[in-house]
Amino acid sequence: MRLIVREDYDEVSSYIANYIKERINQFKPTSERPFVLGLPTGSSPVGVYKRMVEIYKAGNLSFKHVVTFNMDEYVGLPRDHPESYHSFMWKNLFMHVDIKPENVHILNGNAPDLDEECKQFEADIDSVGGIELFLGGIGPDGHIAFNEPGSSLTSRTRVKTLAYETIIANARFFDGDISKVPKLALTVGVATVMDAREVVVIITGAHKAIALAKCIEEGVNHMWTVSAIQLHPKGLIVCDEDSTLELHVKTVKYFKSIEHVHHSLIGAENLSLQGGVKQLKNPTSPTPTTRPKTPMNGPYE
Ligand SMILES: N[C@@H]1[C@@H](O)[C@H](O)[C@@H](COP(=O)(O)O)O[C@@H]1O
Repeated sequence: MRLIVREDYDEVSSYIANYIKERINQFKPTSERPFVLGLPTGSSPVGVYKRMVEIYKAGNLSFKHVVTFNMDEYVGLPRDHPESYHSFMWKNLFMHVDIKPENVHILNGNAPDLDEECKQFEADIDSVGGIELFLGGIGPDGHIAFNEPGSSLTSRTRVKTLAYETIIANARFFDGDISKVPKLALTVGVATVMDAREVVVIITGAHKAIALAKCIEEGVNHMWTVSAIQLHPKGLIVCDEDSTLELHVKTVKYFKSIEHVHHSLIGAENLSLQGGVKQLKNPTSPTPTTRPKTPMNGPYE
């Protein structure tokens, strides 16, 4: 697993948007072989989506052959409610880019048979060959998608009761009124996310510092479901300085030094992807003196 630390929310957003752009462009998607992208909602990805729209408008990214699957949706909230995840995704990303509406998959929280809806969602993911890159955010209690503490790490798409903490956290989107927040949601499972060939998680803000520490410095644990990323062969967490408050200084230095060494390996030509790492004064690992002859794209775990 890699941890990339950036100064603040804006730098984290730019890093991830560039990262996804590079991944899609390297993949060279076609209609027969589309790039399958898993996406989150919440305040964490808003900056990423804004930046992706800018990259699209500058002509450096197309969504023509991108198929998306969203992580979750509230149950019982009308699809056109301003706080439905359906509305969120169209408002923040889809309506601004060239994605084909038929390539967008968002769970229907008003389906007559919710279990069937979840089963079909998993089948739809399978039918396009699985997810290439799943982008996720987390709640302050370390949940990924709506996989609240105690969710099975082998869980799949299903109906989920929301934790009281999540209902309180999400009341900010419903005039601060807890009674307006739906209490049920449809969500992909931890295993659905971890089945993706690559998982990228955004973590920003001091209120998520404990979750980040639990995720990185402690074991895989169903009480902090994002910690399942430790078992993923290609996991990446991009966080801001504030969210590292509960990490050991040694942990942060270690991951920064890995990034520093990685940069010296890939060379300056690939630095656009990295969003400009700051030179470390005292990297804890030695910088290699020779550069490999073969160009390296990385990232390497
Ligand atoms: N289901 C969503 C999660 O997918 C999201 O990661 C989380 C964090 O939201 P925010 O990014 O606003 O902190 O909120 C909700 O619980």
